[in-house]
Amino acid sequence: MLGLPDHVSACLFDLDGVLTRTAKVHAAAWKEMFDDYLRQRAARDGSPFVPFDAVRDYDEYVDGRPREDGVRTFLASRGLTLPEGTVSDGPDQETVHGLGTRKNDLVLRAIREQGVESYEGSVAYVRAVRDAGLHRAVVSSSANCRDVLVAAGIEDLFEGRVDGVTVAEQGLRGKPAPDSYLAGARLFGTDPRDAAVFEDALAGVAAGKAGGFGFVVGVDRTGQADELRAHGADVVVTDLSELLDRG
Ligand SMILES: O=P(O)(O)OC[C@H]1O[C@@H](O)[C@H](O)[C@@H](O)[C@@H]1O
Repeated sequence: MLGLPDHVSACLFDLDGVLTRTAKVHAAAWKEMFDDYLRQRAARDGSPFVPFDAVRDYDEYVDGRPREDGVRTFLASRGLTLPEGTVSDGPDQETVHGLGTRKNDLVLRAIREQGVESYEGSVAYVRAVRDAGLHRAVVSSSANCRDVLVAAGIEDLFEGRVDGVTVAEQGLRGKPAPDSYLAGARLFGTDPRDAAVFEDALAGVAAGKAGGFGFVVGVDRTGQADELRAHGADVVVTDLSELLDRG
């Protein structure tokens, strides 16, 4: 009835793009921030401006990773490095944290202005998981995870949360490393082999695979089913409600 192997007793859900319609908000904010920065840098260096690709660059270097990892990984793909700076860096600092702050300001503004919507199919699925007596946690790289869950009105559906704040506080490696999902399984004392991971990001699916999780569900919102499979998804759906239909 949940479309999962019978031995699965805990479900670990990514947030942005799986539970809430916020992956697009993040992708747009990354594009605006990186394009501003790359344009400025190109003008300064006299080099051509090559914009951030909101599909390819986002999926490959940014999606699913903690904020500062996204900054570093994308810049590295262009052969660029910046000083780390510190968490308190403002948006004008030319540092990894400063660029992260610029992007986060854009995300917070968009969330404030547009609100947050959940995916109906995901909410129905999480309710079915709850009714079947399985554990449920959110495992997200986002430091805004709690606020987004509250804004979407779905915080109460989950028994636990591992998010960008947890990752920073506990010094966990971000997705695609499996650390945050393993921490999610530990919340319930569940062996990863008995837990399922639900992910839309290539880095997140790779984290589920690397952690030896019993079942990895790839959620394809953007037409990247083949890449999700290649990164380790056991099954790919376009909406979690499809799993309910599978019985
Ligand atoms: O900047 P935040 O809210 O801490 O989020 C970090 C990352 O969280 C992930 O969930 C998103 O897929 C990324 O796009 C985002 O950059």
